[in-house]
Amino acid sequence: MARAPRRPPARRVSGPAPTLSVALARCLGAFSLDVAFTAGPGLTALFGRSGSGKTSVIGLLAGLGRPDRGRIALGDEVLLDTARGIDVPAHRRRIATVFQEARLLPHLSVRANLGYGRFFARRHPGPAADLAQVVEMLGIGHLLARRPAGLSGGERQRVAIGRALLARPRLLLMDEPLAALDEARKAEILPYIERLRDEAGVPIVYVSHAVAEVARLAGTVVVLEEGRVAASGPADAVLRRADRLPAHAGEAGAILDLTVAAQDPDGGLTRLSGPAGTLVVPHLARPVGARVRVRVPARDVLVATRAPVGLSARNVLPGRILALDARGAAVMVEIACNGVALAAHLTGASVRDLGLAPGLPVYAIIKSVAFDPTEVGTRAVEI
Ligand SMILES: Nc1ncnc2c1ncn2[C@@H]1O[C@H](COP(=O)(O)OP(=O)(O)OP(=O)(O)O)[C@@H](O)[C@H]1O
Repeated sequence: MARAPRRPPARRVSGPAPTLSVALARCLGAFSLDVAFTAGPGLTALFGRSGSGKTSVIGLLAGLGRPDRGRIALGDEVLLDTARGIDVPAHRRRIATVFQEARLLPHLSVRANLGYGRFFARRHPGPAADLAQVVEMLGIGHLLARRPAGLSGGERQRVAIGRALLARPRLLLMDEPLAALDEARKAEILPYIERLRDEAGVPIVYVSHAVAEVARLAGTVVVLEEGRVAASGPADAVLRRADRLPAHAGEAGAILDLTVAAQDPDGGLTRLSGPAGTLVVPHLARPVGARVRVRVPARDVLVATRAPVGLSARNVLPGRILALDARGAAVMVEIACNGVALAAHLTGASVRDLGLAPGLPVYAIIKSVAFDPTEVGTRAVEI
């Protein structure tokens, strides 16, 4: 299993990040794209099925194509406004993109590839990006003399991210940066993307069609469906609601921000605590006090109207029904557990038998198998 990068207290490479506001419309043959969203600091996921328009949005943000109508602003600076005839060319937008494949220059060393990023930064006013800081953040110091062919896929992507950051972008676009990697390489690189999100001070728009990846990384989620925004907002609110994830409804679930409270002396279990209560999960290799983010899929939550006894599941959280959303034979039940919302996926028959209704006190029972250690992320720093 990959070692997580050492995490000193989060510190910013640059100042506060500007808000990105986007409205774009474009006809691409039979496909029509018409989207509007805003992305604040941190990582915003563009999430949706294949063909929903994610890469088209990334291309238009980068300035690699022109929409029929649209406006893109980063803070106060307007990069595109078709109504006013503004279209800042791609090379002046200071937007860097990391693609599925790292696209490094094969004949150059890692150091020279990084230097290539710095070369692009020279035309922008302000201090140069700190090479040592970027290299340390991405854990690529030991790779500097190597050529791309001698690196693993995950290492190549870390170098590509470093090169992008050294160009001092105001916005970083990442188009499915993990899609070409196997599970082990994904697990290796995710902690570095979390550090990037928390420390680089550059807003990130991150394309993915994987719920687990989005739940782990994103502060804001924009769901695309057939070229339209089906939902957008804070990740926890969007991902736990099946009605906001039409194409991924079966994968809806809550995101909980928790702290490692204790490690079982036998090494088998880890105790996590948060406002909703305490959860016991299979061992997580994180120190006591570490802040973690876990996804609790709605299909892994049961509901009881009385405190369960003689049950093998360890994780029972008291709460109150917040809302019921019937979807065919299934009902998505939202439960407020001391201010934290959980979602449970029940059958209509169970809801009727239990007499569930908004306001009713209940117990949410979370099967401990719901916690997959590879899905556990670090919590984003509050911005
Ligand atoms: N230049 C083009 N001409 C015609 N159709 C296009 C063009 N570019 C993209 N499309 C169509 O637009 C739709 C959205 O494509 P896009 O690549 O943006 O989706 P996506 O969500 O990124 O998909 P994936 O996850 O597979 O990369 C697709 O149906 C695609 O075939």
